[in-house]
Amino acid sequence: MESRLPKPSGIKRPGMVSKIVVPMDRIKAFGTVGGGAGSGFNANHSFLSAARPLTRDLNNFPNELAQRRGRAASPEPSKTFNLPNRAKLRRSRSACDINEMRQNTFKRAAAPTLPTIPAKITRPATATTSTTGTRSTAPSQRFQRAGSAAPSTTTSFASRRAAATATTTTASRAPARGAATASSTINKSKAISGGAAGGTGATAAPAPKRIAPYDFKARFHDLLEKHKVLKAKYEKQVEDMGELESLPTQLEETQTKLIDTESTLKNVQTDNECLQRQVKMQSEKIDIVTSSLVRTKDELSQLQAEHQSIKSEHATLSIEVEELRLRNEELISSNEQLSHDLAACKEQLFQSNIERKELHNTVMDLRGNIRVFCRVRPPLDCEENRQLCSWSYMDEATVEIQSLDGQAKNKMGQLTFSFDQVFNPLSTQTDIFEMVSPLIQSALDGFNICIFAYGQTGSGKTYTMDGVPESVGVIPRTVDLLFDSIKGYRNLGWVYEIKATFLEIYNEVLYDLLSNEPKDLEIRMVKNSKNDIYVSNITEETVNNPNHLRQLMHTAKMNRATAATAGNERSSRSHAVTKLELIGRHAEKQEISIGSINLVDLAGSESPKTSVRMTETKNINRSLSELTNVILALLQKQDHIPYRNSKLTHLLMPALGGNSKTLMFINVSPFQDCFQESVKSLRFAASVNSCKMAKAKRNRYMNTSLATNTSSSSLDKT
Ligand SMILES: Nc1ncnc2c1ncn2[C@@H]1O[C@H](COP(=O)(O)OP(=O)(O)OP(=O)(O)O)[C@@H](O)[C@H]1O
Repeated sequence: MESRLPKPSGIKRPGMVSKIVVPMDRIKAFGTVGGGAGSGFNANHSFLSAARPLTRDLNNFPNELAQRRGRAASPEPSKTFNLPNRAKLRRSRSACDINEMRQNTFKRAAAPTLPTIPAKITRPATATTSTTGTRSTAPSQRFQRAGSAAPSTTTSFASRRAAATATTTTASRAPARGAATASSTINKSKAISGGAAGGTGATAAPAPKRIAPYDFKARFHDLLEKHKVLKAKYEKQVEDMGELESLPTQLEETQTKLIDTESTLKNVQTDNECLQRQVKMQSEKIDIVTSSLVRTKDELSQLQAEHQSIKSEHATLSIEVEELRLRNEELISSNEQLSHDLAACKEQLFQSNIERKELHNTVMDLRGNIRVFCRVRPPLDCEENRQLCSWSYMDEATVEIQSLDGQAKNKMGQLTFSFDQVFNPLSTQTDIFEMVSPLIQSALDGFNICIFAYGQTGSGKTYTMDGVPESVGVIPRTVDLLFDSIKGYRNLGWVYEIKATFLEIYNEVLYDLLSNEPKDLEIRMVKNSKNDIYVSNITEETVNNPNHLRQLMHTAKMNRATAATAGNERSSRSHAVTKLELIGRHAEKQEISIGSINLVDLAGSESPKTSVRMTETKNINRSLSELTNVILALLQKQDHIPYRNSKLTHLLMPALGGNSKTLMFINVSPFQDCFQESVKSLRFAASVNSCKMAKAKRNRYMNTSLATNTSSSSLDKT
C-alpha cells in the first residue's frame, strides 16, 4: 500500500493571493456582512496566506488536522491538539481505544475543522443544496450546525460509521465533521440535526461507518473520500477567493465612487444652500419692488391728477398767451410810435437845453459878468474880548459900517456899501453856495468861471472857499455839484471829463501843489487867442469821482505855504488857484463843450505895521494892488490893462477880462481893530461891482478836429 496520496492535478495554491489592501473599516463592514467579525475574512485570510503543505501525506494529516482544530477551537497558537502517534496507537491501544479517542477528539473539536471562509455576499444561495452539501456555508452557520450535529456524533459511533460507509456522498459524511451544511436556514438546520439524530428525513446523514483499525484500505478510502471532499471545498474556496480578490478593487471603485458621490453631494448641498440664499434674496427684492411698485402707482395716480390739472391750466394759459400775443403786437406798434415820439422829444429837449443855456447866460449877463459878494464873519469864541464895529445890514445887498472909535466915527461917519449879495455873520456855507451854484452850471454849459476871495488876513477867505470838515466851503460843494450835474447831462447825451490843476503863487513864484519836485512853471499864452493862457509843466490830473478830487485838494492844501500872522494863526501866505477843466462830448450831435472853473483863495492883505515878514507882505500887498489896478482899468475901459504886472493878474487875465464870468468874495472881519482894512476892502469891492465887463461867450465847438482833443487850451498851447 502506498503511503503517499496521488498528487491532485487541479489544485492551485492559495498563496497567489498574497496581500489584499483593504481599509480596516471596510473590512470590518465586510466581515459583519459576511458572518461576523473575526470569524469570516480574517480567518479566511489567514487560511489563504498560510503556505502550508497539503494534507496529501497521510502521516501529516493528523498534525494538520490537530493544528486546524486547535486554531478553530482557540486563537492561541500554543494550544495545539496533540494526537497520539498512529504507530504508538497501533502498538498500545486497541481499535476500541482508538474509537474512544476519536470520540474524544470529536468532542474536543467542537469547532469547525476547516478554516472559515466568509460567505459570499452576492451569493445568498450558497448553502441551499441540502442533498449534495458540497458548498460551504457561513462560519457561524457551520459552527451552529457542528454544534447541533455534535450530539448525533455522540449517540453512537457505530451509527456514524454505518452512515459513513453506507453512502459515498459527502453529504452523508458531513455530519461527522459538522459538514451537513446544505441549508442556511434554521428549519433546514433543524431538519438536518433531526435527521442526523433520528435518522429520518431526506437529508439525514447516516452514522459514520466504523472502520476497523487494521482495515487500512477502508481507512484509506475513507481518507481518500475525505481528501476529495476537502479538495472540492478547497477548490470552491479558491474559487470564492478569486471572487473575493475582486472585492478590494470593487471596494476601491465603490470607495472612489462614494468619495466622488460625497463630493458631488457636498457640491450639490453647497449649490443648494446658495440657491436657497439667492431665492431668499430674490424674495426680499421682490417684496421691496412690490412695495416700491405700490408707491409708484400711488405717485403715478397723483401725477396723473396733477397732469390733468396742469393740462387744464395750460389750456387756460394758452388762451391768455394768445391774448397777450395780440396785446404784444399792439404794444410793439405802439412802442414804435413812442420811440419815434421819444426821438422827437429828445431833439426837442436838446434844443430846449440850448435855449435854457442861452437864457441862463442872459440872466448871468444881466447880473453882471463880475459879481461881488460881501461876507462878514462872526467873532470866534476865543475872540470875545475883541471889540466889534457897528454893522448894519440894510438889505441882502447893502451893508453899513461905523467905527466905534470917536475920531474915526466923526471923520468917516457911517459908511454904506452895496454889492450883489451881502452875507451877515449868521449866513451858512449852504446859503453861500446857493448863490454860487448858477455859476457852476454855466461852467458845464461851456463858460469860464472865476471865483476868488479877497480880504484882510483872518477875515474868512479860506473858510469860505475850503471850509472846515464839519462845514465844507465853495470848492468841495462845487465838486459835488459838478459830478451830480454830469449824471444828469449824461441823460441828455453829454459825457464829461474833468481835469484838475493846483497852483500856488508865493512871492511871485509859481508852485505846483500836486508835486514836491522843483519845477519851472511858466504862464504862457494859448496860440491864436488873445486872452487864453496856460501854465507849463504843471501836473494835470483827470478826475473820475468826487473822492479822487477831494484827495487831490487835500494834497494841495498840505503843500500850501502857511504861517502865523497877527490876524490868523494859520494864515495863507500865498495865492492858491484851483483850476477845473470840464470837457463835455455829445456823440450824437457831434458837439464838444469846454468850460473851466478857477477857484482862487487869495493871500490875506496885511498892514506893514503888523507884519513880521515884510518881503512876503510886500509881495502879497503888491499883487493885490495890481489886481485892484487891473479891475479899475477894466472899469475905466482903459486901452491897456496891466495884467502882466503881477503873476496873479496875469494868471487871472482870462477870468477878469476875457470870455469869463467872475465872482469875487469880499471877506471882512467884524472887529474894531480891523475897521480901516475892512473899509479899504469894501471900497475896492464896491468899485469892482460897478465894473462892466464884455459879454461872455460860450466855448462851443462843432465836431471838427477838436473832437478828439481834451481842451482848446491844450491844443493851442505854444
Ligand atoms: N463865517 C465863519 N464862521 C465861522 N468861523 C469863521 C468864519 N469865517 C472865518 N472863520 C474862522 O476864522 C478864522 C480865520 O479864518 P480864515 O483862516 O478863513 O481867514 P483867512 O482870510 O483865510 O486868513 P488868511 O488870509 O490869513 O489865510 C478861522 O479859524 C476860521 O475858522
